[in-house]
Amino acid sequence: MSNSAVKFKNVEKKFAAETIIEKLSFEVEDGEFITILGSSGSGKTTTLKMINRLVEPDGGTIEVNGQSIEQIDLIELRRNIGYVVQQIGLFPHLTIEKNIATVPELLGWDKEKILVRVKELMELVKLPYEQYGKRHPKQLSGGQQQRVGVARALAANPQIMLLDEPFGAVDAITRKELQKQIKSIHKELSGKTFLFVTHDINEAFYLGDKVMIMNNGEISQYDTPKNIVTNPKTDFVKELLDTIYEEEALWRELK
Ligand SMILES: Nc1ncnc2c1ncn2[C@@H]1O[C@H](COP(=O)(O)OP(=O)(O)OP(=O)(O)O)[C@@H](O)[C@H]1O
Repeated sequence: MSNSAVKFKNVEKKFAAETIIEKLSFEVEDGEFITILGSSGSGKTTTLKMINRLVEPDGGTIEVNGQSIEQIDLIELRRNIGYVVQQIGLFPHLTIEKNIATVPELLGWDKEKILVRVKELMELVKLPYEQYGKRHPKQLSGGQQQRVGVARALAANPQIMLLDEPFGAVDAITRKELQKQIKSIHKELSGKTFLFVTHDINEAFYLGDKVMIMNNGEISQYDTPKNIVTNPKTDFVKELLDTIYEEEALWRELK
């Protein structure tokens, strides 16, 4: 049996006549935390959305847990895949408790089980139920709302989490805090697979067990942070790493 959580084989995607992704192949193992990094328009979001079928590929195959996604019932597929985006999308008229409970309620869980799950998840994202459960989204900061988004995506206990630039709209200090939290959440929930899209090279290398660097719909390099830094394979990767080294030099100079 395959132990890959996600497997792309020669996946293609066109929008109108334009080929955005051409023959994309990669594998993500069960339990890994993968970050996807690349320039704007390189196809990161499209890649993520093809996994939960928000976007349909034009060629190739995508497998989730060893099964082609075309053969999995769409509701079943999405139930097993949590999805977090930058815009969060919490329901403004519902309390935090109700926002997190949306999917379990749809699945018909009983009230007691839902309450236990909501409390457990709020604990996990460090927003205690007693303090935050009855608040509405607008009574929370952006970073706190983003944590609710993560809790909501985890509610039905999916095996795979897709996170699309989830911390893009928060300040640098909150962002660092959220990065630490998401890393510890992944560790705590051992066995879950995370795919996390980001523009931020520091974030990608801090979070990823492996980093997938995309450029123009292709994988420029896909390896551990250490291997990429010690052995960058393409000019694009070298250029990307240079941006960091230049920043480093600037800060050293200022100190
Ligand atoms: N629904 C769509 N219709 C037409 N073109 C699209 C559509 N969605 C994406 N594209 C195009 O596909 C390319 C890849 O987009 P995608 O959003 O996957 O890139 P990205 O790497 O996530 O970019 P960013 O980092 O800016 O979010 C872009 O050129 C984009 O304009």
